[in-house]
Amino acid sequence: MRPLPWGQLNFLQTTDTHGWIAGHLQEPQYSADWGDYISFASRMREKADFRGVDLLLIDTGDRIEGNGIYDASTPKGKYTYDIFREQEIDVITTGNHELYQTDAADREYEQTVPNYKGNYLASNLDYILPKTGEQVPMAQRYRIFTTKNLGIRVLAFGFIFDFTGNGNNTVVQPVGKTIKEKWFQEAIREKVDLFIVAGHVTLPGPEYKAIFQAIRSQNWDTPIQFFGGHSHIRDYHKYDSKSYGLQAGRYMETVGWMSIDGIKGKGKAGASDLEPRASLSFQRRYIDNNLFGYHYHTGLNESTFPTKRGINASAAIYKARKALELDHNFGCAPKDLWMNRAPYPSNDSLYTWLETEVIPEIAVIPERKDIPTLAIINTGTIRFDIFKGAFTRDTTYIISPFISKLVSLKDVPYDAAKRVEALLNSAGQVLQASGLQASQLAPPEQMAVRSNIIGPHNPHAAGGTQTPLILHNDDPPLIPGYTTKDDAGDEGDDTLHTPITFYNVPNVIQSARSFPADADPEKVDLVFTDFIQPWVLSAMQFTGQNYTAHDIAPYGNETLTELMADWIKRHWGQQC
Ligand SMILES: Nc1ccn([C@@H]2O[C@H](COP(=O)(O)O)[C@@H](O)[C@H]2O)c(=O)n1
Repeated sequence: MRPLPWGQLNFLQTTDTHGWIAGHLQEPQYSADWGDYISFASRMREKADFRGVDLLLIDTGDRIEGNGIYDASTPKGKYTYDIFREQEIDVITTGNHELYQTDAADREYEQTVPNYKGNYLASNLDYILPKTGEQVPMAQRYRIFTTKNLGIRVLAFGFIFDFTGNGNNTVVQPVGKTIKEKWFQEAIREKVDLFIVAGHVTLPGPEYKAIFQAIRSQNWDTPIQFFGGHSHIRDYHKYDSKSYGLQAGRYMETVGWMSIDGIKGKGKAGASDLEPRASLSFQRRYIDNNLFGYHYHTGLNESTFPTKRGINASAAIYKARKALELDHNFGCAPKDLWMNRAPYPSNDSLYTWLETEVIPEIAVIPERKDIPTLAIINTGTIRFDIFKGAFTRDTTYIISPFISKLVSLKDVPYDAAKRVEALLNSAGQVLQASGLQASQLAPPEQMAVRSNIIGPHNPHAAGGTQTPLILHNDDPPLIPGYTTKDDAGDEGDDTLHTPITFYNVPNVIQSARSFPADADPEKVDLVFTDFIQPWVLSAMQFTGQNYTAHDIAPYGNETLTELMADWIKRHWGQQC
């Protein structure tokens, strides 16, 4: 373990938690739950007070979709909003997942925004009031506040990236337009000690570059602390010597830690001015979300660590999981199936399993069962690995929380249909001409990781015999986990791990079914998930086939997630 470096102003960040408030039940290294995180934050606040420094909490969105405790209830999130709000968060923003479905955006506006009144920021996001149709800010555009112990004057913004897939009750204004608005131009002229830009935005992306330049154009040396999200990775980015960004991974695996020293604050009310330190310095850590680490970082133990509020939240999580029967076993996975830890195609690839075993059986409707069919799904529709053992109700939402259904273009020329998979996988520029990013079809982790990373102990790696990072012979062996390299080097993880292999996967995979044995068919049904409809139409157009949304017909009534769960019930026994 590596200790956390403290500064004058310190932060804990969560992002892309996607409903994993119960922690990871199958992975001990990420097994702390939201209640434990509440206790951790509270104990760290006590430590900050004792040291006379400040601690702020940040969350940058995508709190929902991706775990049974949110997705399995009706309405979705029946239990999660009340549990989540038990954590005090100083700056909180919206992710794209809060906006895909209109009911989720309604709940965000009606529950999360008031739960975090004053702290919920929406610099470039509006909501359409359902009764009047009036377009109003989702929450306040920014906030100015002074920190409790050192009196540091902070101005915080809350952004979302230039997202276009939102439902029709929200409006995401492009960042480039927002930063020209009067209120933003006035805000960046405020005299503050620090700007915080929190958002569901990747750190090196064009949105944060534009915001950085806008703030710098008015404040040549005020420190700026960015907090990012969306790409599901641990990341730290340098904008200039006084501006850095932190991103705390995904799925409650990581809690981000940031500390800044050398800020020219005013000091506590009544106290003399804060002595500016010699120079400004920024430090970051990525905390593995488990109790062992929480005890280590707080210097407490099993009996002294938990707070009443944390214990109550953990109890509420347990009760909600019971009420939703999330441990109900649908079948036993015979082995681990990996999204990115095994190459595609291979026997251990989750995508190979889907392509060869599952999709040919589930992408069928009785009235078209004998028609030659090409079925395409995007790899991003799968969100997590499947571990050997019980595949529960919870797991169904963990691997794919979306409510996407299958749709089809019927009787399309095979010569055109057979080109779609390759176009979606490799013709990014062709699709970009229609304003579509092919990379959005793949898992978000792949946004940042552009080539395979081969770790040690990997049966698929050439040689497969690299030595793990053992420091001394008598040290316990390290376990596989994050080995982050970022703009500050490779010292960021609070826990040392051996690296995990990451293989890139294609944007889409395809299964063929009911093809004649002797010759190519003349026509086929092209079946795909409704989410990828714009990409498929655009690829078809490129082949010279001008289909439109009117030509698309539903292909069955169940969601892809339900179809996969049915397959598992039929094929995997109950003997784990
Ligand atoms: N109905 C949907 C919605 C999204 N996806 C995939 O998820 C990606 C976005 O994930 P984040 O957690 O980073 O927001 C998106 O790019 C798609 O790949 C999907 O498959 N179906």
